[in-house]
Amino acid sequence: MEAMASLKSPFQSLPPFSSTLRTSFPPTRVYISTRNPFLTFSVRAQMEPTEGSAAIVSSSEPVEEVLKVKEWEVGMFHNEVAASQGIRIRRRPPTGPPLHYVGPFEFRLQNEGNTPRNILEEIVWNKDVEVAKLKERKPLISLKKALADAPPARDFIGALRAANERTGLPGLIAEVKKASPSRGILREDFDPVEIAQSYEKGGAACLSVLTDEKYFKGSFENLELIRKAGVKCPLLCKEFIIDAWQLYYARSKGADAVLLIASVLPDLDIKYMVKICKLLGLTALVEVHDEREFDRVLGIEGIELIGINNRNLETFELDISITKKLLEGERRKIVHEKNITIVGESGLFTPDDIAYVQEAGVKAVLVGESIVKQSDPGKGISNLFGKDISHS
Ligand SMILES: O=C(O)c1ccccc1NCC(=O)[C@H](O)[C@H](O)COP(=O)(O)O
Repeated sequence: MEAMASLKSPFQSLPPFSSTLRTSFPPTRVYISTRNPFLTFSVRAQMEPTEGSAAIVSSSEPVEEVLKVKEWEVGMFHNEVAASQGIRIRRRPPTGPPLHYVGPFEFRLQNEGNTPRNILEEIVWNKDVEVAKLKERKPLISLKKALADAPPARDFIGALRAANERTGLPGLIAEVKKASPSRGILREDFDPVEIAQSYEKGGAACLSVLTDEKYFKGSFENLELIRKAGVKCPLLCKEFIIDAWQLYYARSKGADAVLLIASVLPDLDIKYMVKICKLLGLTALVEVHDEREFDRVLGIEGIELIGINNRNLETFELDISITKKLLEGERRKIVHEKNITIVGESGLFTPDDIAYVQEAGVKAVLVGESIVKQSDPGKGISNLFGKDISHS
């Protein structure tokens, strides 16, 4: 408890457990979200009041905010909250399919409730297990030193804007990706540092490094290796973030930005994760795929970078007109007024594709397959943009 309290600064500005909540609900009725460390922390504070916790619970959050937290904690479970926001991706049930025995045979009865419905849900359910194990090995407090030792975070959005101004083209986030569920292995001779250096030489503004091992054959080691090799481009940790602990972990490994996927995370999670990102110096790239997700995200304060993914992560369907459709009318106006940088993501292969999404209003693009597959990924960038965008 005291150890956690010493990590106070990231938590202190987060909404507290109100004193009403503390007195009116016995701990047993509180929904403890292990994905939200501040909630877990608040609950612990309620059970073991100490000086540290007292510092955290005093706050002047508006009543609506406190009520939202209350609703979140006591009224609805994650999947219900998510479904009410149009989120189809469910969180993993605590137990897998139940075991049944018939004579010497053992089998599991699978049904809709205990089996992932699509690849994104499967990835998220696996991530849940993976993160729970990692958190046990490296609790938040043990990341404190690594966080202090991490190289300073670099300005991700600044790098994209500077590239856009320098070239007149969308700033490029070039993806270091060995494989993906939709495309299988993209590159057999995969050397992450060589690819990253080639991208940087070819004019990439930032890099996106896949860290998921099971589905993308990536790793946090790749992220660290690239950073330690002296690559200057800011790095996006391309992960499936479902737990705020992952933000601390990503930063401790040298990430400058992280991905938050709106089809996976309810509004309140996005809101608090964005706050934690700011405290850690991380840029949050919040990804959307349809109008509803876009509207939800546009309504959350403090978001500066939004990615429009042309790929439906549940079906793998690709359609670059999604970017155009989402940036029409009122939404484009809001984006402009709020000075949000939009990133066009996925399925971009040619200079015409780049011109199409630029015309739609993006100031940056995130590209993987079309450049990572080239024998010289840096040259792949020139082919993608139809011209040399390197600094030389
Ligand atoms: O690409 C997949 O198969 C995939 C499956 C499930 C979740 C995410 C997935 N991809 C992430 C991405 O959207 C891309 O890596 C990224 O936008 C680059 O796309 P591309 O240029 O088409 O490689």
